[in-house]
Amino acid sequence: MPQITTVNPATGETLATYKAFTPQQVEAAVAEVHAAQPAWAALDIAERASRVKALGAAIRSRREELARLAVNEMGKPIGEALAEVDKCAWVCDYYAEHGPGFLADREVTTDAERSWVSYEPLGVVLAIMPWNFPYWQVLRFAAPTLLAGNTALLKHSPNVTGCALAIEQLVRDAGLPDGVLRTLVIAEDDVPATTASLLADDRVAAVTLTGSERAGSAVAAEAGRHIKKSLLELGGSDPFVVLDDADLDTVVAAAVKARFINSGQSCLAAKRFIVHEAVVAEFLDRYADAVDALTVGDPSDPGTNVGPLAREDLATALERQVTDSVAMGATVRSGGARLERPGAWFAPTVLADVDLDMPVMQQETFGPVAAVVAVRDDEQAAQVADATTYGLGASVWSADPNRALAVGKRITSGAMFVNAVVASDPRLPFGGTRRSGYGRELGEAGALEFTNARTYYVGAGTPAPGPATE
Ligand SMILES: O=CCCCC(=O)O
Repeated sequence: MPQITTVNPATGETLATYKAFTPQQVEAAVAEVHAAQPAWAALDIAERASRVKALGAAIRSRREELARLAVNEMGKPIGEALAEVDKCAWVCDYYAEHGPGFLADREVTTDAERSWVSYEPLGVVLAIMPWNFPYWQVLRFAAPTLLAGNTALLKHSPNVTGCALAIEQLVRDAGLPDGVLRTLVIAEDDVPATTASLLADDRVAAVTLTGSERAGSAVAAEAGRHIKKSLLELGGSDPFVVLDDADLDTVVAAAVKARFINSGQSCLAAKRFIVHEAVVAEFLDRYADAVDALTVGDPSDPGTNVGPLAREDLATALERQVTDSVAMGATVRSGGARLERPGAWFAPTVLADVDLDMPVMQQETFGPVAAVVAVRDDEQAAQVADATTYGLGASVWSADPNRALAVGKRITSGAMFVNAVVASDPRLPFGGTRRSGYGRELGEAGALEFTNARTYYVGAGTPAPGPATE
C-alpha cells in the first residue's frame, strides 16, 4: 500500500511515515460515518452543542502540543500556530452558544394554518482541506456542520497527516459519538480517484473544499455530475489599497501583517499593494525597511516572524513568479530570492514598479512576496484592485472611511475591510466570489450552509385531529 511521509519544511528532515488507507479502510470509514449520522442528528441540538463545546475544551487542553505539530509539519511560526489553535477553540464555543439559534425553526406567515422553515442536516459531508491552516480550516467547517447534525469525512493534505489524525482524536476525546468525524489517510496519487468514488457514493451528500482552483474545479465538476452540493473556498489575490490621506505608520505595520501572516501562505493575505502615487515612494521606503527587519528562521522559536514555505515545490513556484516578474521590469526592494539553507525558504520580498500583466499581479503568490503598484487616483485604484480573476477579500486605507468605502464598493470581493487587515472571524461570513469560490463559512451563513432549508406547510383546511370516523 502507498505510504505518506511527512517532512519538516524548516529542515527537510523526515517526521513520520503513515500507511495510506486501503480501499477497504476507506469503505469502513464511509460506512461508519454514514451509520452514525441519523443518531447524531436525532440528539437534541442542546446536546450536540454541548459536545461541540467539549471539542473546544479538548482543543484548549492540548494547545501547545497541537501547535508544535503544525510547526513541525508545515513550518508555521509557533506564535501563529498557538493563535490558530485558540481560534479553533473559539469557533467551537461560538457555535455551541449561537448555533442552536441559527438552526432553530423559523415560522413564516402564509395562507397556511402554520408554515415554517426547518434547517435539517444533509447527511455525510466530505471535507477536502489544505495544509496552510491545518486545524482552523477544518474546525471552521466542522463546528457548524457537525452541530447541524451532519457527520464528516476529512480528507486532509498529506503533508499535515499528523494534524488530521489529531483532529479525529480530539473529536473522540471530546465525547462525540464514534463516526461523527473520520479522517481518511489518502496518498496524493490516489486523491482524484478516491474523491471521485466518494462523490459517486450515495452515502456522501455534499462536499466542501478549501484549496486550489484546479482541485476546486475538478471536485465541483464531480459533485455536479452527481447533483451534490459543493462549497469552494479557493485562492485569492487580495488588494490592499492605500489612499493618499492614509496614516502611513498604521498602514505600513498593517501591510506587513497582511502579507506575511503564515509566511505569506494564506488565501486572504493581501498580495497586491495598490498605493496612491503621492505616497508610494514613502510607503515603499518604509515598507521595505519593515520587511527587512522581519526575523526569518526556526518556526519553533517564539521570536520568528517568517518561517519556511510548507513544501519545496511551493518555493520553486514562488521563485518562478518573482524571477519572471523581475525579467518583465519589476524592481526588488527587499528579498527577491530563495534563502540558501536546507528546507523550503524564501526571503520576505517586496517588488516595486509592478505592471498588471506580471505574474505577481496576474496569479496568486502563495508565499512572502508583496507586489506594489502606484496609481494616480481613487478611480484607478479601484480599477487596478478589481483587475483580477479572484474575489476573496479587499482592504482600503484612508483617513476618511467614507472615501475608502466608496473605493471598496467598486471592488468585487467576499469581504471588504476599511482600515483593518482582512481576517476571518467566527461571527462573520467568510467566502469568495469569482474564481475565489462560492458558498459561505462562519457566522449564521456557515451554520446553514450544509442544511436542507425544508419548508413545512400545514394547510388551513386541515381537519382538527380527532377520533377517526367510519
Ligand atoms: O487560505 C486561506 C486561509 C484562511 C485563513 C483564515 O480563515 O483566517
